[in-house]
Amino acid sequence: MTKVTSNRRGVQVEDTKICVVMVGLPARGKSYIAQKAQRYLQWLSIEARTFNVGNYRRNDAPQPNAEFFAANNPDGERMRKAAAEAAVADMMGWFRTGGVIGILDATNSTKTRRRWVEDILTREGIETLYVESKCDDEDLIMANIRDVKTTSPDYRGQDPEKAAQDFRNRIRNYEKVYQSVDADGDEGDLTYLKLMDVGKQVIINRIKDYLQSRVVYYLMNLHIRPRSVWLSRHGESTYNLDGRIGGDSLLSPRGEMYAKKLPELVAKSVGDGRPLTVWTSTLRRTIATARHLPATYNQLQWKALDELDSGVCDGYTYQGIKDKYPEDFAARDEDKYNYRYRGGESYRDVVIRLEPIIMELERSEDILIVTHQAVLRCIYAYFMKKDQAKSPWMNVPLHTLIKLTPRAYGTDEERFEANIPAVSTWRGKGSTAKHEDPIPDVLR
Ligand SMILES: Nc1ncnc2c1ncn2[C@@H]1O[C@H](COP(=O)(O)OP(=O)(O)OP(=O)(O)O)[C@@H](O)[C@H]1O
Repeated sequence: MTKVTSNRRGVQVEDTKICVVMVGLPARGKSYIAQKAQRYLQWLSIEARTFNVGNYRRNDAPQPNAEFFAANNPDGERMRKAAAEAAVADMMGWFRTGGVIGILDATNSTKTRRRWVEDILTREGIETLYVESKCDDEDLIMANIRDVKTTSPDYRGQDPEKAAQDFRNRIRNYEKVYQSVDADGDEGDLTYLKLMDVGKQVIINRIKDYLQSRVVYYLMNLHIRPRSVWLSRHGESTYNLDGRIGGDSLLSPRGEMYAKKLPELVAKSVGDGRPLTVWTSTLRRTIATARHLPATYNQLQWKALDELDSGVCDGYTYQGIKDKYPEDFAARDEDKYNYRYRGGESYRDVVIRLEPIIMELERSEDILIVTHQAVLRCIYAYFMKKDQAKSPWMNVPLHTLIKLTPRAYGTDEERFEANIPAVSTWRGKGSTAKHEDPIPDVLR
């Protein structure tokens, strides 16, 4: 049974520790899945870390050719086993220091290897969740190889076509010994998720608890079709002009100009005229900002996209908050991510309520989100891997469209400025300025 305890921030956490053991032939997206899961969990403040056996193997064999991976190559076999042992030893050490979800990123392609890992984990009371990625689409595999493998450190400085061919041969060597998780045979007792053809078909077996089911649900929603996510704050509002936070104000005249210009800015950024789905919050300033977008764009309002609730401080300026609630003002500057406004929310709270938004974003294709400063910071932090100490201080200028394009191991960013002046709503630590400027270069 899972025990529920409180961590040092008073947040209720399960006492469960899980090792996600990746399974699959090379170029099946294991590292992609591992780094997505790690980011998602870290964003939710769950201690998660990936241990990539290939990185350990590179210490002894930095640029091996396909022969190194042949089953009948004893030197290769010995070095690969040593790399797996070193990765597992480091992971166990990390679990002992408070790690919650460790991800073992390796092929783990035989039953013997999986039982070896399982025995070590079971001895230390750590649950095992196998995640197998199966895919026989030769075109997709070759695309994956060209996308990420030819630029891997294994092939640094080598001809990309030769590298691709060698990697294909490496896969052939693994294919000779590869055993898929044996659902109907002697692996039927394992806890696993099998993702077939990038989630077209999914098999789930013996999921035990809430944390496992969250990881499984997240992984089931991933896809790799090309797409982008556009983020924009609402146009400048009358509250922005006054330097007041919260509220449900309408747009200033310059905010209205931004709303009118947004369709052109979006069209320029999207390029090929494909339709987007637009998500706004339920507050008037985001709905007004999105109202001139083409009628062919589906629009949806999400309560979860409403601005961080500033509780008793709603409608105040920063100077007003400092005058009335000086201790709160100082406490927020001290730890902006965790500080919760009296009767309101913290950034941490906002992240929790944004989880369904992230889940839906992962399932979706092209989406434009028109939302608020704090909410945008949280969504941006998820895609761009920004840490919690920094993301609440990030500068997100008004009247700017941000385009994020997820790639295999990261996210590309482009910014499109409307060139319509607006006040700055960015505030530095300790400041009560109504409109602070200049903003430090690092935040621009
Ligand atoms: N479920 C999936 N099935 C097939 N390909 C996927 C899947 N998920 C992601 N990909 C694609 O896989 C590529 C990344 O491959 P990745 O490096 O993750 O493979 P790997 O299985 O970790 O290989 P290796 O065993 O060599 O480390 C990306 O191009 C990504 O789009």
